[in-house]
Amino acid sequence: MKKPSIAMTIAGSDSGGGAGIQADLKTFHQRGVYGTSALTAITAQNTQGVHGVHVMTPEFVADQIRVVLDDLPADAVKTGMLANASIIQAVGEQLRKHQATKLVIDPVMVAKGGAKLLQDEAIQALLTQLLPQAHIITPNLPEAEVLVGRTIQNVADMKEAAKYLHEYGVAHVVMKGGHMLDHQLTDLLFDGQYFHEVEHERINTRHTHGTGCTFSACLTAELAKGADAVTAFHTAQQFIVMAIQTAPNLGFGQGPTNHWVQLPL
Ligand SMILES: Nc1ncnc2c1ncn2[C@@H]1O[C@H](COP(=O)(O)OP(=O)(O)OP(=O)(O)O)[C@@H](O)[C@H]1O
Ligand SMILES: Cc1ncc(COP(=O)(O)O)c(N)n1
Repeated sequence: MKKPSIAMTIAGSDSGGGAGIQADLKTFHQRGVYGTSALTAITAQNTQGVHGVHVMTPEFVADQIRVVLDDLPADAVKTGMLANASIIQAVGEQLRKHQATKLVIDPVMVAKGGAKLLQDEAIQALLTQLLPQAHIITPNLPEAEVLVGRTIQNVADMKEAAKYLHEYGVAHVVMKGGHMLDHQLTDLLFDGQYFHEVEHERINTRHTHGTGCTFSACLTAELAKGADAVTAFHTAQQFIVMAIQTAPNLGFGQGPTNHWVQLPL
């Protein structure tokens, strides 16, 4: 067998399997890369919500990253739920030590059901400790509003917010429009010079649990295989739309998307 590319996820466990580490590993596998992981927290979660959270110590998060990267160097790394500032600091230190490149930050803050997955005091740590070394950050609109401290109501606001986040040193900003109120959704990528926009129709469904995790995992998998950021963005965008369209209709709440989407590798 030809050696596969390796993608690593540093995130929380979603016991329901639709978001978090589980969504990331399923998506990595489906996109043909070998997935590794470091857990930041365990949630007791299903499609109806988060019923409990058990956060790892920063030392143990650092241990997982260290032993994995010492043995299985990642071609790309993504972060999801990071829980608190001490974990962010530990993650930043380990990734710098291992000179991890192609880092994708999905700044997960709140679950769709409303549960908090990142402490408020940790926002500054995310901006100053992870953004300068990141290749791509992928906020949804509420996350972008918190990160820039302004409301975002339209595509012009999204572009301003993307420029603001780019100033922190991240190479590309992907702003996801899943939370727009319109019938038409816009996702965009800013590379410091140009904006790349994708407009698509909102799919009317309750099965959107883990859309952000699945999208950023696909993006990370494509980077691991050597795609440039713009190509990876377009593939991830196509992947998530197909995953929502063909969701397996599981659970009594907001169900997972279809991680078995077939797209050329
Ligand atoms: N109802 C929908 N119809 C079509 N595309 C959608 C829909 N909801 C989300 N998307 C797409 O899914 C991707 C993820 O966007 P979204 O804004 O939902 O992320 P998110 O809020 O971080 O997800 P989550 O918090 O559930 O992990 C984007 O490409 C967005 O356009
Ligand atoms: C462990 C973990 N990570 C991320 C999410 C965000 O996903 P969503 O916003 O769809 O609930 C989640 N619910 N759980």
